[in-house]
Amino acid sequence: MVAIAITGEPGVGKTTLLLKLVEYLRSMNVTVYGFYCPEVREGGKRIGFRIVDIAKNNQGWLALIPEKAIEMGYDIAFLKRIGRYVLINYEAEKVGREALKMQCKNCVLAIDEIGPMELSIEGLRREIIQAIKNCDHLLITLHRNMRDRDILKLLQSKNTEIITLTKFNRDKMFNEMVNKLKNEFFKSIDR
Ligand SMILES: Nc1ncnc2c1ncn2[C@@H]1O[C@H](COP(=O)(O)OP(=O)(O)OP(=O)(O)O)[C@@H](O)[C@H]1O
Repeated sequence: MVAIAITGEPGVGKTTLLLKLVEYLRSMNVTVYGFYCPEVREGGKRIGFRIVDIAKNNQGWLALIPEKAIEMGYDIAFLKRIGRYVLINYEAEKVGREALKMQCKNCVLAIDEIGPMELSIEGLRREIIQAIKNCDHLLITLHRNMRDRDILKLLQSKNTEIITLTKFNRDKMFNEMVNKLKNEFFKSIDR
């Protein structure tokens, strides 16, 4: 099995690398499932994060700044806060559950990212744990402050290689990872 977790400082390029690897795997006819959480900006200001199903492109809100959440009709009295954002639990859990349940032989589970927001939604956290347990192969990004013991233990049990991305190594990392996939992933699966 191939299990890779990319970590590093905010804004260093983790999402960019993961999505390039997802595209590469797809171009090689590998099925990739899971989700990613892109930021959304309006007028230069970050207003929140979406959660997007990688395989089916279903999407919803993961988190919003309170004023946007109110503007969109959410009742923020019932929403959990994390930092500057309120979590849109119901939507995030629904999209996440659907995105993570598609397990199949020799498919790759991709998640960007496993971090405080995603893990603050208990239902989503449970789905993430279950998906990691059940997956054949794993490609994720980890928030640098990810301290969830259950998830760390699980990643360790899968011999996950943790790669720290920096602005010094990020340009060569895509090619290194592609070589790694060629050597470890493609050689290990029946095609
Ligand atoms: N190799 C690279 N060279 C130059 N710019 C890059 C590179 N990789 C990513 N970027 C740029 O850096 C910015 C942040 O990238 P990205 O969102 O992938 O980082 P991140 O580590 O996932 O951030 P966050 O921690 O906020 O999720 C983007 O504007 C992206 O285009």
